[in-house]
Formats: sequence, C-alpha cells, structure tokens
Amino acid sequence: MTLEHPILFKSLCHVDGRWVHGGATIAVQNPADQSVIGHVPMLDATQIEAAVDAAERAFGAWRWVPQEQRSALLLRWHALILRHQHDLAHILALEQGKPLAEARSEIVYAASFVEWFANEARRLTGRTIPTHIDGAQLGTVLEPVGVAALITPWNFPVAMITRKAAAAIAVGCTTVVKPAQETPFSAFALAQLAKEAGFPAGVFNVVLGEPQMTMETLVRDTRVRAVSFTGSTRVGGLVARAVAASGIKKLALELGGNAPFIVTEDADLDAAVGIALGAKFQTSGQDCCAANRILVAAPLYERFVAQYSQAVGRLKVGSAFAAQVEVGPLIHQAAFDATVARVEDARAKGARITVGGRPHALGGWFFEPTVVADARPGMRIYDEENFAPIAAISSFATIDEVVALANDTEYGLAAYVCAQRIDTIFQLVRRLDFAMVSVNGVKFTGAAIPFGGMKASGLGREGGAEGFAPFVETKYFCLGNLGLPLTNVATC
Ligand SMILES: NC(=O)c1ccc[n+]([C@@H]2O[C@H](COP(=O)([O-])OP(=O)(O)OC[C@H]3O[C@@H](n4cnc5c(N)ncnc54)[C@H](O)[C@@H]3O)[C@@H](O)[C@H]2O)c1
Ligand SMILES: N[C@@H](CC=O)C(=O)O
Repeated sequence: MTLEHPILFKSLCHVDGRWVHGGATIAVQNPADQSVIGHVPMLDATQIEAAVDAAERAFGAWRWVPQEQRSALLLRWHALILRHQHDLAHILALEQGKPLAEARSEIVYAASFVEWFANEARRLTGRTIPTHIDGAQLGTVLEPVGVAALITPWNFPVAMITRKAAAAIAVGCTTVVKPAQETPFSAFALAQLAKEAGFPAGVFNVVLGEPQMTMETLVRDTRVRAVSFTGSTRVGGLVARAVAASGIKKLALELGGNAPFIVTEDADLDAAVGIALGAKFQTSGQDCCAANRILVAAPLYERFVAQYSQAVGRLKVGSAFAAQVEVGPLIHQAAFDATVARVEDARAKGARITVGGRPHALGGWFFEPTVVADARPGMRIYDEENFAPIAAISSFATIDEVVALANDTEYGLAAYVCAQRIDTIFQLVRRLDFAMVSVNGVKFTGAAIPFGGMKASGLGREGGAEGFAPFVETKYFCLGNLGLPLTNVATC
C-alpha cells in the first residue's frame, strides 16, 4: 500500500497526545487474503485507566474552550480527513475488506459528521424560562458531561467513530475510543489527523485491549460519564449490564438490525430489484441496515426472485482493490463459518438457493453472493441478523400480513418500503416498528438524521441534533433577588 502521507499508518495506541505501546500485541489481518497487515498493542487495565486520566485532565480545560474555537478545531480535522481521504480509504479497505469505492464513500460520510457537529454545536443553546418566582430569572445552559467512552465495531471503522466523537468533542467532552481489534488502523489514522488539526492532548484518545476487560475498565471508572457503544445486540447487553452495575452514567447503544425490505404489489419492480441489491450487498452485507428479509407481494414474487437472482449473479466479487469489485470478503473466519451454517440451515429447511450458496472460488473468507428464496420464520437466515452477502426472500399476501411478519423480530433499526400508492406507503411507515424507514431508496443516512434503533436495536440516536444527547447535561439556573421590582404575589 502506497500512501501519500505514510505517517497515517500508525501501529500504536494514542493516549494523552502520545503514541503508546502495550505489553502484548495482536496481528491484524487483511480479510481478503489473511496476510498480516501489522501488529497493534493490547493495553492492560492500568494503561486504559491512564487514558481516562488523560481525558479527565484535558476535560478541565476543554469544557471551557469557547465554542467557536472547538468548532474551528473540528473543522480543521474535517478538512484533514477530506484532504487525506485517499490514504484513509486505502487503510480502511485493507483492514476491513470493503471495495475501495465504498471505503471512499465511508470516509466522506465519516467526515460529514465532523463538519455537521462542528457547525451544529454553534447553534446549541439553553433557553430562558418564564418565571414563576417573584423577581427571579430562570434558564438553562447545556454542559458537557465529561469523559466519554466510545466503543465501535469493524464494519464502518471510520464513520462509527466520527459519529460519536465529533458530537462529544464539539460540546466539550473528551473521549477514549475503543475501536474493534479487526480494524484499529483507521482509528489510529484518525488520531494522527486529530493531532495535526491541533486537538489538545487527552481530547481524543484511542486504546485497544482485550475487549471485555477494556469495556469493564472504562465503564466502572466513575470519571467516565458517558458510554456510547455501537456493535452487536449481544455485546450491547453486556455493556448495559456493566453500566447498570457500576453506578449511574449516560448510555447510548447502536445495535444490530434485521431489516425488512417490503415490495408491495404496486411497486415498480425494476426499481425495487435495484434498490434491494444496494440495500443488501453493500459492505458484503455486513451493514446494520442491510435488507435482511426481503418480503415481496405474492403477485410479483417469482418475477422478483428471477430478476434479483440474475442481478446478484452478476455481482463482481474480489479484494477491495480489484477493478470494479462490488462485494468483498467476510471479516473473519467466524463470520464465514456462520454464513456457511446459515445457508445450510436454510437449505435443510426447504429454502431454494437460486444463485450462489457456496464458498467463493477465491477461497479464504469470500462467499458467493447468494439468494435464498422461500425463506421463512424458523430459518436462521430469516430470524437472525444475517451479516453476509446472502439475501433471504419470502412472499406475503396482504398489508396486514407483511406488517406482522416485518415486526416479528426483536430488532427495530431500519426498514425499507418499495411502493407507489401514498396510502400504502404512509401506512407502512407508521405501522412498522422500526426507527428508520426508507421509501423507494437505498440511501437514507447522513449526518443530519437521527440514526438509531427501537427495541433490541438500541437506545438513543446518533447524528442530527439528537446526537448530542448522550454528551450534554441540561443545567437549570434560578437567579433570585436580582433587584427587580417585586409584586409580592404569593407563589408556591
Ligand atoms: N446500529 C448501528 O448504528 C450499528 C452500526 C454498525 C454496526 N452495528 C452492529 O454491530 C455488529 C457488528 O459489529 P461487531 O461484530 O464489531 O460487533 P461486536 O458487538 O462484536 O463488537 C463491537 C465492539 O465491542 C467490542 N467487544 C466485543 N466483545 C466484547 C465483550 N465481550 N465485551 C466488551 N466489548 C466487546 C468489540 O471489540 C468492538 O469494539 C452488528 O450487529 C451490527 O448490526 C450497529
Ligand atoms: N450503514 C450504517 C452503519 C451500520 O452498520 C450507517 O450508515 O451508519
């Protein structure tokens, strides 16, 4: 890999403005060929605590830095991320495996959170409150909570960090980021650019360590005032339990999904096929918003399956850097094994594999883009979050039936609707128990939207004005005895 700015490829954690080693290291593999990209430190609990020390010290000053200056620093970080997008995309694609074009889009998406929160924080205000107390003035100010621990997954190694960190840092919090150990180099590169942007030491720390120990060390530290986690619902549950056991602190959870993709009888079939292709196969299907259960109205079903299977069969599989590649490898052996097992389970339970269905000829962790028709509840591919390039399709007869099918899951993140009639569209938007509903389109995310999930898909929202919530406290003040004229009307 040739980088224009080679210093971005760092193999060390970043604590208190310095690059730090750990006692042990682990190897990070390129998922396309299992070659070792590099070794990264695994810090121990004392070193994780040192990162919290640094963040706590930095918070003392950072919280009082005028908003204009904090926003200006973030905008410098944003400019550097964009300036180095080529290098960042290469690092991301190398360790994550997604096609380079998708990696580039992720960098631009990631940068957009930094710009959004830098600007939005300038407009974040408290309020004045009409008084009920004679002679007093009442109001609120928003204050940063303090040190925020940010734990992120491997599928979007840059955007999942900036979506949290930019919100936290913009309002005056300091951060300790724990990226996934599969994709640490992107996080280290972000730390390098934060340094170049001029962030004070301790504002943006990046640590790695044995995951459970690291999470528990961060969570039980009383100086950590907010924990924001993105990852699986299983691990999110562990984080929630650890937070509950450790005392009271703010908690935000962005968890798994099991998105229904509904194609109603009046939908534009060709358009629906194209939308379903994007909604399932980006990031090799390893996206929390991936279309997990494609539910097609019975009159369109066989035509949809045939057209979709043809389109899936044409997808180009390969390493991130291969020309025109559309689907990369799975992230690791466990993901590959789970994919094989889910397809076998569906086959054994009577599903039709219309295309794919086997490990890809490229070997390693590549799996053929696959369509599983006649999927139904009871199949793992249908019930579980199927983080793989496998599309499960079933049919439905009525809107009531599809609403019941779609909602029959513990998850509630994203849902998709392809339909033309406005009454059908709006009925589905309102009746689906999902926090984000995308109609007639794949792309619905962005810095300005409240991204998040209902039910087992999470707690809170990221992005949009809502994205500040885990990182701010509302402080109420009552200024009494100001010398204003008193009315002496009794109040309670
Ligand atoms: N809702 C969202 O915004 C969103 C976005 C991206 C990914 N996700 C979800 O993330 C999942 C895929 O990511 P993943 O496999 O990295 O998730 P994961 O839960 O395995 O890991 C997430 C983070 O938790 C850490 N971790 C793993 N085991 C842990 C443990 N026992 N204790 C403490 N921390 C632990 C990991 O190292 C990583 O940093 C999917 O379920 C996906 O839907 C959700
Ligand atoms: N696609 C999601 C990430 C989920 O894995 C996003 O846009 O944030």
